[in-house]
Amino acid sequence: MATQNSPTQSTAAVQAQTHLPQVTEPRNQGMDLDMDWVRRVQANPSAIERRAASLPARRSVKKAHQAAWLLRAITCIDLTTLSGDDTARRVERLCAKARQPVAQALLKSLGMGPITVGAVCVYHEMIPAARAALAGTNIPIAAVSTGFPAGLSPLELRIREIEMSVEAGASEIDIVISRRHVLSGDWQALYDEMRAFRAACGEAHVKAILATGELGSLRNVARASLVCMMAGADFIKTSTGKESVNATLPVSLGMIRAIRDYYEKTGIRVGYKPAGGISKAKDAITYLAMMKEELGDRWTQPDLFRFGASSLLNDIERQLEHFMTGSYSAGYRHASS
Ligand SMILES: O=C[C@H](O)COP(=O)(O)O
Repeated sequence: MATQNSPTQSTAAVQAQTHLPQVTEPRNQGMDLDMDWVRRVQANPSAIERRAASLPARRSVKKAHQAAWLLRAITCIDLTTLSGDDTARRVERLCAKARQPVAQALLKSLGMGPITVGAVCVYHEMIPAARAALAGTNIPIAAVSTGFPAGLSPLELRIREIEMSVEAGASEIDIVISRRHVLSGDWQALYDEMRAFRAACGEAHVKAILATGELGSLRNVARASLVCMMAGADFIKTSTGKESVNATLPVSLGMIRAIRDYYEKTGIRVGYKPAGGISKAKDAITYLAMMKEELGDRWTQPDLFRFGASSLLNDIERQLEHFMTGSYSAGYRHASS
C-alpha cells in the first residue's frame, strides 16, 4: 500500500535542508605554473578505488533529508542537450523544464517556493534559442566550446568560438582540453592553452572538461586538474559525455582532492562538475554526499557544484513524487525533451 509522508514533518525538514545562505566566491585568477607542485602530485589508485567503492554504501540519507538533497541536486544541474539533431524546439522544451524543473503542486506540497536548475548547457548554435526561452530568468546559458567534444580544431578557431559564444549570450563556457598535452606530459602547453581559453572567456566563467576517460591514469587526471586550476579554471569537469567512460566516483575523488589541495594552498574554491551518464537520483545523492564529506557543505551549492546531465532531472522528479505520494508515476510523464 502507498504510504504518504506527514506534510508538516517532511516539509519542515526539506526547508531546513534546502534554504542556504547566498555566498559569493572570488573568482579563481590562477597562478604561475608551479611544475614542482605538479610533479609532486601522485594518486594511489587502489586507495581511491576502495574509498569510492565505500561511498554508495555510506550514503544513509533518508526520507525528508533525501527530498531536500534531491531539491538541492536539481539546483545544481546543468540541464543539457548536446546532440547533432538538436533543434530550437528541443532547446525551448529544455528551457521550459529548466525554468520549472518540478511541478508546482509537488513543490507546494514540500513547502517550497520556485526553484530552477543551475544552467542550461547547449552547443553554440543553440544559444539564441536558449536565450529567447530563458528571457526574464537568471538561469545561465552554458555553451560547450573549443571544438567540443574532441577539441582538435585549430587553436585560433577554438579561441574565436569562445568569444562568439560569449557575444551570443553564454555566461558559462565549457571548454575541452587537448588530451594530447596530458598524454605527452606537456604541462606547459596545457597551461598555456587553458590560460588562453580563460582570457577569451572574459567575465564568463570557464569550466575545463578534462575528458578523464581518455587521460590514461588517475595521476594524469590529478595533474591535469591542478594545471587547469593554476591556469584559472573556475570549474573542473570530468567529461564531455561522449567518451566511452565518463564521470566515475574514483575519478571524481581524484579531482575533488586536487580541488582541496588547491584550496589549501591558495584559499580559492574551484568548482566541480561530474558529467556524462549520471541519470539516477540515488547517484546524485552519492555525489553530493561525497562533496560534503571531502570538501564540506559549501561545495554542494550551485556556484561550486554542477551535474552535467541530460536525463537526471526526470528520475529526481519521479523520486520526489514517490516521496510525497508513495507511488511512482510513469517515466514518460517526466521526459524533458
Ligand atoms: O556535459 C554533459 C553531458 O554531455 C551530459 O551527458 P548525459 O547525456 O550522459 O547526461
